[in-house]
Amino acid sequence: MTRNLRIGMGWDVHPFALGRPLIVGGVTIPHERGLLGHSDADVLCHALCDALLGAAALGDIGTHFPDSQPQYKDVSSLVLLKFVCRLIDQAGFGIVNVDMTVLAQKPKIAPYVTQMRRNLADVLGVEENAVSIKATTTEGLGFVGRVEGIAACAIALLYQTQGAAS
Ligand SMILES: Nc1ccn([C@@H]2O[C@H](COP(=O)(O)O)[C@@H](O)[C@H]2O)c(=O)n1
Ligand SMILES: C[C@@]1(CO)OP(=O)(O)OP(=O)(O)OC[C@H]1O
Repeated sequence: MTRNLRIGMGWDVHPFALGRPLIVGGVTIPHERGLLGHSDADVLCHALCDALLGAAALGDIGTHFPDSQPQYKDVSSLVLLKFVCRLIDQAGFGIVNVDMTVLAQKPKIAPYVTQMRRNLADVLGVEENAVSIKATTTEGLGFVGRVEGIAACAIALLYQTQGAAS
């Protein structure tokens, strides 16, 4: 069977701030600071949203969820991700797999990866083995290395479902 495949990438950064929970991949990680944003600032979910939207050529997260809209204030990014999944489904695409990297000097992400993959697979409606999450420091270099924030990048592979518009 030949599948019409589409690839997309996403990238996001949020700064650390006091008095905020640290939420990454839908997991609240105990830490002295969280990430600042209009939403819950889940940097991993945002990168994934953009990868999915990019693969379907449907714009980006800010187009669909403007930070000028009070309805997205502190919203769970899992909710935004669910909405993005509906958009790509309506556009005639299904998910083959997604792969992500969290760039964080601190905290350690590895202990939370299993739960993150579970959360994201659940929202995407795919098996956990179609969701890969990795983490790296930047060896002390740059804004990540100075622990000023966390970055994430994601890549998504989509297939065109039967009867989808070109
Ligand atoms: N925030 C992070 C960063 C890294 N890890 C894990 O440590 C491994 C080594 O990271 P380096 O940046 O030193 O290469 C990495 O492969 C991850 O498994 C992590 O859990 N959280
Ligand atoms: C998600 C949105 C909307 O609440 O706000 P932020 O949490 O600031 O995140 P960003 O990565 O800047 O993406 C788009 C925004 O419109």
